[in-house]
Amino acid sequence: MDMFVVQGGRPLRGRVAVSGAKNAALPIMAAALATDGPTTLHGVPDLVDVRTMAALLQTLGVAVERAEDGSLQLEVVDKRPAIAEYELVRRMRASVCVLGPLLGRRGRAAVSLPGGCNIGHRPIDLHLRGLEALGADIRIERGYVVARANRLKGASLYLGGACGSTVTGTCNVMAAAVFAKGTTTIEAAACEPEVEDLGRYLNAMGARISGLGTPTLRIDGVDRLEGTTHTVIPDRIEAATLMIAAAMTRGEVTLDNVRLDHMTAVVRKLEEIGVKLQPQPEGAVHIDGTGPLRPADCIALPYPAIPTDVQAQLTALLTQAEGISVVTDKVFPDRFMHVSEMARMGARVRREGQSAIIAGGEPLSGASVMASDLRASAALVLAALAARGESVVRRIYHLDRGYERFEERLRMLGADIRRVVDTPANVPASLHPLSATAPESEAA
Ligand SMILES: CC(=O)N[C@H]1[C@@H](OP(=O)(O)OP(=O)(O)OC[C@H]2O[C@@H](n3ccc(=O)[nH]c3=O)[C@H](O)[C@@H]2O)O[C@H](CO)[C@@H](O)[C@@H]1O
Ligand SMILES: C=C(OP(=O)(O)O)C(=O)O
Repeated sequence: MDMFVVQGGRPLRGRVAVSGAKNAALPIMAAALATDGPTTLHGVPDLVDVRTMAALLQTLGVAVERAEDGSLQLEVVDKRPAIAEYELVRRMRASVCVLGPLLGRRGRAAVSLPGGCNIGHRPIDLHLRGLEALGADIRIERGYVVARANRLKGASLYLGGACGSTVTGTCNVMAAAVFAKGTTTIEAAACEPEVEDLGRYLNAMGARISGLGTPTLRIDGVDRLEGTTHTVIPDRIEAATLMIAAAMTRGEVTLDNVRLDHMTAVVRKLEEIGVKLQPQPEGAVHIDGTGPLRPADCIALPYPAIPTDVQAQLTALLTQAEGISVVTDKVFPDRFMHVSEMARMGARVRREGQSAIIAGGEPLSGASVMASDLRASAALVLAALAARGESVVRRIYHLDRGYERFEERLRMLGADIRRVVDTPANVPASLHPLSATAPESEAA
């Protein structure tokens, strides 16, 4: 297992490009199951979840190849397999996105109940209810969703749940409904840009979906979809993570390939906190994090509000803003595993219900911390970059699921971060409590 060793306290400076969005690329890759024609995808990041999706699609009869120009080529070569095995599906949530396209195109699917980040209760009842409304027969057998339908039928359905709509659920139902006979209307559809991007890809293949990006989708069913070429949108979560990294280290960074219009709530919140963002030509943005940071209250809600996937990073940032901040997560109210790890670095933060209460302004000090999920890992790396002294961030396999060459790109910005094997010998001597170079001794 790998870990990061980080020497904190260096302001990030320079320019890097944001990758294509993981959470758009994965359902789009899955939807390549819905056509017999070839799909070419540009902007698919090279990260563990994408490799897992490629491996899963291969078991489902799709040839997947990374071309020399970096594009991903997908083509169905065998339409018979319809079983998405536990071994691959358990590794990430987005695997469940094969269910809708398989059912719509092949009329049957057996998909293991999905895994994904351990960030709270993650049922798929809304996905299943939506597919049932289209006429699918659905059973849970030995941990698998077993779905069958001769021909799906258009219907009016409602995808709202207790915490808003469902992102992957909307992807699943939309990708199945493109083949349903007649018209489907989805109310309370997720409006996230990643869902819209999937819809654009399906429409480019010949689907007839309108209302993308709004809570009401209308889908007129078609008999077949053609192959197409599509460019995945930039990753708004990675962009936000890098913006916060610049601010936490009091640095100045320019990011390329940013869709600021996909991240208005995050941008406004960062400005309220004191980070200066200046749009530049051709999708670039300059981030100036050298000014004073102010406390703020943040609430993670479905799009267009602050995304839950940026909640942990904002929590890290606000530990550096003098005063009291409250960060609330209404999408995944239990997504606070990073809080106790940040406290190990000296952050004055505690969890209260669905919120983290932060008494910010204390400098963080290097420590050994453990990542619990994807965005918590990113937040801990950001905290380590800002801390005095060295830190070790363990279990970074979580981070590798969703960030492409994260430490290399941080190094391009001047960060001192190394990937090493997690062995006692690789833990810096300064992290031993009695070490002469431990931060407290330095201060003394
Ligand atoms: C691969 C991917 O795109 N993952 C994202 C997707 O996850 P995912 O699609 O799993 O998240 P959902 O939008 O489905 O979940 C939102 C809320 O709805 C609840 N719910 C969901 C489905 C369901 O059938 N029943 C139900 O009650 C969930 O428990 C949660 O409280 O959206 C989340 C919310 O923006 C992000 O954090 C994830 O990064
Ligand atoms: C939670 C995430 O991913 P997943 O839904 O795959 O667990 C994420 O991307 O932050």
